[in-house]
Parts: sequence; structure tokens; C-alpha cells
Amino acid sequence: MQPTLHVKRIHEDAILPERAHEGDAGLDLYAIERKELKPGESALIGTGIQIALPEGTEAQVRPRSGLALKHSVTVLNSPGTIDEGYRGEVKIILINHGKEPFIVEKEMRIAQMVIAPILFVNVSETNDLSETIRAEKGFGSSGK
Ligand SMILES: O=c1ccn([C@H]2C[C@H](O)[C@@H](COP(=O)(O)OP(=O)(O)OP(=O)(O)O)O2)c(=O)[nH]1
Ligand SMILES: [Mg+2]
Repeated sequence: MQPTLHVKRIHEDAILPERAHEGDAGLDLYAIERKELKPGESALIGTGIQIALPEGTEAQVRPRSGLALKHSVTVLNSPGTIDEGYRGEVKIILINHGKEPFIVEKEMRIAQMVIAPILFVNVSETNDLSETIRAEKGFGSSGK
């Protein structure tokens, strides 16, 4: 059985997260307010919804590639993290990296939310980590 994402609308004009196509990974998130983003400016935009995620999951707030490509508008803290226990309004930090002002219109789809499973690990200190071939190499060590 498919898990359920419970959504509470806290504004009469709020729109439920929705997939553009069946099978899409992302549920589009809608702005509840109009806001102008000047070049270089960021803003916290409300969606008018609160959610209760399925147990053992998080929601990742990701940018929409169309807004990024056409307007250089993206999610500043991408991917944003919505914790399972969070019951506040889902909000999106958008930033305008473009040279033109960008108007976030009310009911505009401004980001997308992907629900993903979380591995809840115990944190355990040790001086003896398992050995690997990569060991401490990183940050471009394998070449181009
Ligand atoms: O894009 C985002 C990111 C976060 N949140 C909400 C849900 C999340 O559960 C909570 C806290 O987010 P996060 O852990 O990223 O922020 P923090 O700076 O660590 O705040 P806190 O101390 O509240 O955890 O804020 C959003 O609505 N949108
Ligand atoms: Mg946190």
C-alpha cells in the first residue's frame, strides 16, 4: 500500500502539492503570496500548507529546473529539509540569481518536494574505522 502524505491547508487559497505527471518524483509546491525578488534578493515564501510525513521519511525541497533555466531563480538552501516531526508551514527560500527582477505570483509553482526514506543511525565514536581502497583521497583525486 502506498504511504500517505497528510496535508493541512492553513490558507483558503492554498493548493495541495501535486505531481505534474503520474510517476513524477516531485510534488510541486505552490506560492501562497505574491512577492518581487530583485536581482540577488532572496525571500521566504509561504505555501499555505502544513504536512505530516509518513514515518521514517523526510521531504526534500528542490528547485524547479524551468525557473532556474529561464529566470535564474532557485532554492537557496537546496535541498531544503522538512523533518518528519515538523508541523509548521512549509516555506521555500527562493533566490533570484538573475539580472532582472522576478515576480513570484500567487499560486505559482515555485519548487518541488521529494519524499525520501531516512536511515536513523546510532552515532558511535571509534578510533578504528574500516579500511578502504579510497581511504582519505577525495576532492578530485581521481582526475577529470
Ligand atoms: O526549505 C525549508 C527548510 C526547512 N523548513 C522547515 C521544516 C524543517 O523541519 C524546519 C527546520 O529546517 P532545518 O533543519 O533545515 O533548519 P535549521 O536551521 O536546522 O532549524 P532548526 O533548528 O529548527 O532545525 O524548517 C521549511 O519549511 N523549508
Ligand atoms: Mg535543523
